[in-house]
Amino acid sequence: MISAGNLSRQALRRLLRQARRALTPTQQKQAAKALYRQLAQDPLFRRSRHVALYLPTNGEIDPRPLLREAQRRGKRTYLPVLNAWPAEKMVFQRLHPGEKLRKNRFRILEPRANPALQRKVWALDLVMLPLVGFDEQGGRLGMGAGFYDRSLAYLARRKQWRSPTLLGLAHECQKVDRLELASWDVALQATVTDKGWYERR
Ligand SMILES: Nc1nc2c(c(=O)[nH]1)N(C=O)[C@@H](CNc1ccc(C(=O)N[C@@H](CCC(=O)O)C(=O)O)cc1)CN2
Ligand SMILES: Nc1ncnc2c1ncn2[C@@H]1O[C@H](COP(=O)(O)OP(=O)(O)OP(=O)(O)O)[C@@H](O)[C@H]1O
Repeated sequence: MISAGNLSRQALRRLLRQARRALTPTQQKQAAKALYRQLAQDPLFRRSRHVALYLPTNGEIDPRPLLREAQRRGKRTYLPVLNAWPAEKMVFQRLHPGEKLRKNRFRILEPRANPALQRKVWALDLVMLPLVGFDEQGGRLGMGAGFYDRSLAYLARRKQWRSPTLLGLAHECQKVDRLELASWDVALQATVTDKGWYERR
């Protein structure tokens, strides 16, 4: 496991992104399958009707088998969509099976923005987040742009509130002994990897 030690957030991010990108296509496929097996029959996934996922980039663990399964079970699925303006805003938009996607400014596929299909974060049941690094205390290190933190900021003020459940998805190699949480960081209930669950105690 990587020790955060006295690495800066930026140095840690670089190290973890390298580890993630070093995985071969075969390892990526196996990890995606293993992640699917960790989650598909879990009550948390089974009972969630409105589920947000992401399309993988840069070696992130691939949740597309889960996305297909969610759609097969008739769940409503959502993807993060970046606003044209203000540029730092991210929303969650309904994705229909087979819908055509286009690349955003980070070359990540997303649906064309349509406010009528967007859903407020608090009205989602389960948000599965991509991440660069995680720890066992619900800590999450993202790409460093703060999109998820900003869209989930309201949760920090409502710690006891039920929804949505925030679940990090990661490769086992993204685990860090301890992440320093910034004041704006929103804690995850758990992170699931290809190897297992890490629940916040
Ligand atoms: N799969 C996935 N989708 C996501 C996120 C994510 O982390 N993963 N995001 C979570 O926030 C948002 C996008 N955030 C991002 C923030 C920074 C960079 C970034 O710096 N990317 C490249 C440069 C790529 C380019 O310009 O072509 C880089 O890392 O150098 C990418 C995405 C919304 N969608
Ligand atoms: N709730 C917030 N309000 C305003 N700015 C915020 C908020 N959350 C994060 N930010 C800004 O976003 C920047 C990036 O934050 P951080 O490094 O924690 O991102 P991250 O969690 O790694 O990335 P992401 O959430 O995009 O996956 C911070 O420097 C901060 O200024």
